[in-house]
Amino acid sequence: MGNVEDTKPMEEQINNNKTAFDLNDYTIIKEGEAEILMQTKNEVFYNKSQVNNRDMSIAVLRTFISKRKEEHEALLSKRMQKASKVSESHAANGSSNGECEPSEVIPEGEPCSNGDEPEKAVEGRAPRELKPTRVLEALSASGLRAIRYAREVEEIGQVVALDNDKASVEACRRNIKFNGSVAGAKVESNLVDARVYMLTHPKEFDVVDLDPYGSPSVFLDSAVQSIADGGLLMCTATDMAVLCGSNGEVCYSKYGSYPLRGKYCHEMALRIVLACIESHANRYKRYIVPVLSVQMDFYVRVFVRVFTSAGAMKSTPLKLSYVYQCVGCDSFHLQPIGRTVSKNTSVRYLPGFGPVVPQECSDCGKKYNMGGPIWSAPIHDQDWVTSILSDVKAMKNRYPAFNRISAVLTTVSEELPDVPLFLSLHNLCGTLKCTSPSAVIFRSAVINAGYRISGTHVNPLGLKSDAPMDVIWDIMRCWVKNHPVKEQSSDQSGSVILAKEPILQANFARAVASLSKAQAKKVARFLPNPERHWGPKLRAGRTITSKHVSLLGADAVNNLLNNNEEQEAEEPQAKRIKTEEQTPISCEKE
Ligand SMILES: C[S@@+](CC[C@H](N)C(=O)[O-])C[C@H]1O[C@@H](n2cnc3c(N)ncnc32)[C@H](O)[C@@H]1O
Ligand SMILES: [Zn+2]
Repeated sequence: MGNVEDTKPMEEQINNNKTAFDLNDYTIIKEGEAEILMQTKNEVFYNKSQVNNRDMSIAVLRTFISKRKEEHEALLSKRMQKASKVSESHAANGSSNGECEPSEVIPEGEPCSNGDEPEKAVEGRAPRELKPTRVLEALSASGLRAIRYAREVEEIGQVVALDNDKASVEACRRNIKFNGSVAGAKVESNLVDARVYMLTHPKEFDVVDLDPYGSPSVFLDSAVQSIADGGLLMCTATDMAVLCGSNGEVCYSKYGSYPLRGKYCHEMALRIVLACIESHANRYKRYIVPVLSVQMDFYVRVFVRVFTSAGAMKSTPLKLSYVYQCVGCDSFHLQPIGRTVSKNTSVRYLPGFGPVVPQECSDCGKKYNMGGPIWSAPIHDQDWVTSILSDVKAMKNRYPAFNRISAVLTTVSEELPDVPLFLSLHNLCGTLKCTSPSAVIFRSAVINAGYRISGTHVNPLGLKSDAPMDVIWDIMRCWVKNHPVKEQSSDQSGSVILAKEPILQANFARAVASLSKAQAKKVARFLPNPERHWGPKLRAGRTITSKHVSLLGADAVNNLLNNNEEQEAEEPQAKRIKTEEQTPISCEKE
């Protein structure tokens, strides 16, 4: 934290700007290149631990800007080539059929922007210059994030910061002035309901950032309409207890999906948010392409591009699935919502075949819970992840949270892209009541059986694999043969599983690929929290009551209530919540 004494030039600047406020009433908080004034009364929301979120967003923004440029150049050169071919063949009337490639970014006003009735492209039309990126920070509070974007991401044109809270907008305007000429020229702050603003500014922003208290659900419908074609939606959800199944029905009412309380619940949370954004986008003939989806600290943050195409939208049911999870052994199976049948050049879109599971679990005989629908297509674009990670490494000093975000990106870069959710070795062993093989031994057995396996950024103990559940249980049966367990009652899921003979004979010999590249090179993949009370905060000015359980989760609230006195002594207005590393909300089975 800065202090008033060492900011003389800034003080002068404020005086020059004739801004009437007394610096003694404020603490100066520095993050990245932004400095914000926090009133000692702390009426405006600020959470230090969201530095990871802001750093990650800056990294993605930088990559978005460079990819947007590349795509625009590629589009121009494609058009030039087409135009020169046309002139070469003297085919003056050989105009384009106006079809858009799904991955093409169509600059504002270009053909196909509505995706419904592609306009005819006009050959030889002067290419439009790519306008500087415009960002909407829809829920800006102090303006810290908006100011960081403007000051740190060189090629940003404008950042519009919104808030419906007067004190926040006043703070934001004060902070814009306090941050000098670049912030002053680029950041604009408005007192408005973000939903109204986004609805009245359709397809105007290249980037829309949603960073709400708790759930983003009420902002999604307007946000997907405010994004330009090919633009980026960056969206946080901190209501992890809801998304992870503490109140499944609340999750359903907010997001339209049922969560399951498995070890993979944090990844499921990401996939529920993605499915929800896709559903809002579809209402406007739009669809999403996720570029990065992370669960960090106490929230999820997704980065998705939004495109318009009525045709591409037909594929949405192929990207969504229900999840069946056994109540006894935690085996899980995905039920895709849709499928396609191709005949010659035509493709038919049909409902998925189901059910993919019998009434009783084929491993242990218990019933299934059904959750979802979730986004079951890839949640990251690995090409983007590689670019983001290498940009971050190249600008290490410009990211206060470098260690954390590079660790997360490294782990993300090694995830199997096409395997939704993950297994927990601890859970498997818990079901069988056996000792656990090391992750290397287990991974080796899966690889030796001919399947792929990787870690997940969501949980240091999680394992993603394309091996079917019966193969996984066969591997565990073979393990138990060499590491016997005590006899258990015959109706236990573990006993039922172990009563069957394995079909596959597992080979536990160490496989070369049993360690990921980062593991082999001892590159950090998971880091502990940097300090105590690294967690979510409530709405500015609120005190904590048991009503917040649904927002923060029972554990987090209990922790907070237990630590309240101690915290009050340390920081009178700070309402931070202690969380466990990587597993802030308990997602144990009922
Ligand atoms: C979690 S804070 C944002 C934090 C900020 N993005 C940051 O990085 O520090 C959420 C903000 O959204 C504002 N807000 C809530 N509902 C809103 C609405 N409908 N329109 C505009 N702002 C809203 C709140 O006043 C609050 O300042
Ligand atoms: Zn089962």
